[in-house]
Amino acid sequence: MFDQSKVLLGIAPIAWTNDDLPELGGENTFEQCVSEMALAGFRGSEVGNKYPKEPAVLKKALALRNIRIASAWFSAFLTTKPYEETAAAFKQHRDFLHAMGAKVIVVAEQGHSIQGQMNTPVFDAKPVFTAAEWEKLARGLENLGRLAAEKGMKIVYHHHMGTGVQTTGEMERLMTLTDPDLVSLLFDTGHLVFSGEDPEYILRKYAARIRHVHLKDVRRDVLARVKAEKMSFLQAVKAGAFTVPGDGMIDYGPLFKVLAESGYEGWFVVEAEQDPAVANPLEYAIKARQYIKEKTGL
Ligand SMILES: O=C1C[C@@H](O)[C@H](O)[C@@H](O)C1=O
Ligand SMILES: [Co+2]
Repeated sequence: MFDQSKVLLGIAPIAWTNDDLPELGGENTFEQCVSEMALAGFRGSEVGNKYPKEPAVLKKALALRNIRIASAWFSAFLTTKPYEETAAAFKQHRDFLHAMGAKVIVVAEQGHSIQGQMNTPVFDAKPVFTAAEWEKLARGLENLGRLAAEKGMKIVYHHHMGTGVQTTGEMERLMTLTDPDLVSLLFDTGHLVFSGEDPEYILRKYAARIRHVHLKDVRRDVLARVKAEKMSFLQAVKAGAFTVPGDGMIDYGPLFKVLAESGYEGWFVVEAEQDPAVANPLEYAIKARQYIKEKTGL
C-alpha cells in the first residue's frame, strides 16, 4: 500500500508534555518522552520545549533511541507584524531544523489567532482575514518558502482551529493564492474534523501538495460538549477532545487509501494532545502504533 522506504512514522511530544498548556505533563521529562516514543515503535518526533536546543546534544539523545526529527512548528505573524520579524525568527528555526536533518518546516499563521486564549470560545471568535491580510499572508509564505528552499527544504502550512486558515474555504483560498512550488500543505485530520470539514475532500483535492501529515482523532461526545458549553480550544484539549488515531470518530480507512493511491511520501506524525495524567502517553502511543500497522501495514 505505502512505500515503506518513503513513509516514516513519528509522534509528537505534545501527548507527554504540552507546550500550549504547560500544566499538562509538566512532570514528564524529555528523556522519558523520547524513550517511550522509541519503545512504542516510532522512528521520528517533532520538537517540544523540553528538547535540548543544541543540535549536537539533541542528535545524540535521539540517536541513542533511533529517532529523528521530522519537523517542528513555527508561528508566523505575517498578517500583524512586519515581514522582517517573521523572516528573522524563521531563519533561526529553519537552520535548527536543517541541522537536525528535517526536510519540512511546519508553519501556521498566528496573526489574530485565538488558539492560545483560554477563555475565548473556539467556534465563535475565529479570525477572518481581510483581502489585504490574505495578500500579506500569501506573499509572506511564498517568501518563507524561498528561504526554506535555500536549504533544500519546504514549508508545510498548518491549517488550525481558531486561526484565519481553518475552514475548507480558507484552505482553498490559501492554496489558490500561493505557488505550489513554494507553499505545501500539512494535513491534520484532527483539526479538519473538529472544525466540521471533510478531510477526504481536502485530501483528494490537494494530495499533490500535502507533504506532512498529523494524525489525531476526535472524541465525538467531547466535541459536542465543546460546542454546547462554548469552550475555547485549550479548554477543549483539556476536556479530552483529541485522542490517538483509531480511538475517536475518524474513519481512517478511506484517508489512508487516498494517501497511498496518491503516492504520499513523508512523515505520518501521531499528534494527540490530551492530559497525560488521564491518558497514559506510552499506552496511547502503543495503541496508535498498533492501529497504524493494522490499517496501513507500516
Ligand atoms: O500541530 C499542532 C501543534 C500544537 O501546538 C497545536 O496546538 C496542535 O493542535 C497541533 O495541531
Ligand atoms: Co497538528
